[in-house]
Amino acid sequence: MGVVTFPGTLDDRDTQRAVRVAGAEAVPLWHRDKDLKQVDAVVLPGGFSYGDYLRAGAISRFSPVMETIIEQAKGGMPVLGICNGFQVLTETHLLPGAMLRNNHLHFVCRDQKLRVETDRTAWTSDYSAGQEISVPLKNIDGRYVADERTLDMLEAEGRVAFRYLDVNPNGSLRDIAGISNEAGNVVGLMPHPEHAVEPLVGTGRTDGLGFFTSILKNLLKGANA
Ligand SMILES: NC(=O)CC[C@H](N)C(=O)O
Repeated sequence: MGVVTFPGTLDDRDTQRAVRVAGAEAVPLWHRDKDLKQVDAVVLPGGFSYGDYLRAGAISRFSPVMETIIEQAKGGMPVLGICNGFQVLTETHLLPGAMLRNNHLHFVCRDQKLRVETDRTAWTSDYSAGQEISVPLKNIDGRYVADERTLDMLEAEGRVAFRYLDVNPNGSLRDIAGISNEAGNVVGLMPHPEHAVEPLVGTGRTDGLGFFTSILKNLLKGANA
C-alpha cells in the first residue's frame, strides 16, 4: 500500500505503521514521483502539504504523484485521504465539495466520535453501517461544505461515509466528517484513523484499524478472484 509524502506531510510514518499493523506492506511514495511502484492502493496522509499555502491541498493537487493517482483512481484504484489528504482529494475533484476554515476559527485537537454510515466502500467494509467509533481529530480547515444539490446527491447515493457524533467540531454541513466517490474506491475524511490502531498508543482504542484491514481484505479478495 502506497503512502504519499509531500513536503509538509506529518502523518506519513503513523500511516505506514497503521498499514503494517493491519498486515500489509507500506510503500513510501514521494510527491515528485509519477511512478507508483505498482502499489495496489494509496493513502494520502495528514499534515500541511506545501505549507497549506494558498489553500490546504491546492498546490499538492498539481504534484507529479497526484497526476498518476488521479488517473489510477478514476480507473478504480483505492485511495484514502486523511485530513490534509481529504483536502487534497476535494481540490483534485476526485471528491466533491470543499474544506473551509473551522467555523470558530481555531485549531481543534480532540478525540472525536463518529458514525460509520456505510460499509459499502473499499475502506469501510470491515465496519458495520451505523457503527460508532472514536478517533483523533486535529485540524483548522475541517469545515466540509458543498451546495445543497451535491449534499442531497451524496445522501441519496449513500456517499456520506462518516458523520460527527455528539459534537460537530467545525461547522461541517450535515455533520459530514467524510465522503466517498460514486464507485466507493475513493474515500476522504477529516479525523485520523491511523492514530488509533494500537492498544498501547493514545487512548488505547483501535477503532481506526478497520480502514486498513478493510482495504487489505478487499485487495486479497480481488487477487484471489
Ligand atoms: N492534521 C492535518 O492533516 C491538518 C490538516 C490541515 N492542514 C488543517 O489544519 O486543516
